[in-house]
Amino acid sequence: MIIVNPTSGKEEGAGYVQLALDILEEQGYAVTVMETQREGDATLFSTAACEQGYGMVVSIGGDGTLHEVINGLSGEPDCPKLGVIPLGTVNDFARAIGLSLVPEEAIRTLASPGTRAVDVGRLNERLFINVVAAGPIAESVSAVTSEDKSRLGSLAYFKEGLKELTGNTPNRLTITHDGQVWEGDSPLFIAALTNSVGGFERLAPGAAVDDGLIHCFVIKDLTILSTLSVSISLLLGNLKNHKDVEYFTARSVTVESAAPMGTNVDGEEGPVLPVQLSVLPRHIRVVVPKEEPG
Ligand SMILES: Nc1ncnc2c1ncn2[C@@H]1O[C@H](COP(=O)(O)OP(=O)(O)OP(=O)(O)O)[C@@H](O)[C@H]1O
Repeated sequence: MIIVNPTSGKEEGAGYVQLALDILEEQGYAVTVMETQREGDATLFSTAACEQGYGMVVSIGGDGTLHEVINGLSGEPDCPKLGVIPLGTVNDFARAIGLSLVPEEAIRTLASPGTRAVDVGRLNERLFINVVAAGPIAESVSAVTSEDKSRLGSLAYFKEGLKELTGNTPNRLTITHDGQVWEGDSPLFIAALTNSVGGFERLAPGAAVDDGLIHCFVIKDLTILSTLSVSISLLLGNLKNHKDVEYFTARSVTVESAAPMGTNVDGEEGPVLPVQLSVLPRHIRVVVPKEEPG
């Protein structure tokens, strides 16, 4: 089953369906194409693919579409494998797993016999594939309009994020990770399953897609000066060592805040705190260029 979100990224998804169809039919697949009309469709479609015994589900779209697709995959051994054609604005998951960001090349990968089993996160009752962020900046990222994303690409996120920095107020968080507690003021908490967040491929260089861990960053200060040095650490790939950053890994995390606080999940608006996070290790098999164990 090909699931395509025609509104993702630069709205080019529908134009790549035929090429994906050709490659899959060459492999002997009988293919159904499902185009999403609204939020939630991709989950309905992938749930149906799982129940009806499809061999592969292909997500054509961005991280938001992928997020919805994985929420329909059961993770059972007979669950379809997952093909990913990155056509969003940021495409963090494709970056993290090393898929080509060139759509034609990613589509050709669908013919590969190789798969890689990847971790999936659980956030309360739903699943996530890449990242959960909490705090005013995470909330403002959810406010980025689809028009801005199509027009400005990743810059759209910076535009909203910078707006938020000017009105930065302390935010008391209590984070319980594998039984330990961190408590303090933090304008931004990031829980990443992979190394790539917001297009920064070196946010968590130590995070592998199958390490069974949630990589947590608590940013303790985001005044203008520290934002600059935090940004430099981010670019250099040593964010976790920055003096204003608390870093730990965990298998289960609870995040609570004193004031009502929103989250962002895989680039889309998420639930209000408190949230509970955990990992489903190697939950889904993703089609990758080379054959790898697992
Ligand atoms: N036909 C549609 N019209 C409008 N929105 C849709 C439609 N189909 C799906 N959606 C919603 O679009 C959201 C965004 O999609 P997606 O993340 O794939 O693209 P993007 O936001 O451009 O990319 P990225 O997440 O990489 O920034 C999804 O969460 C989904 O709920």
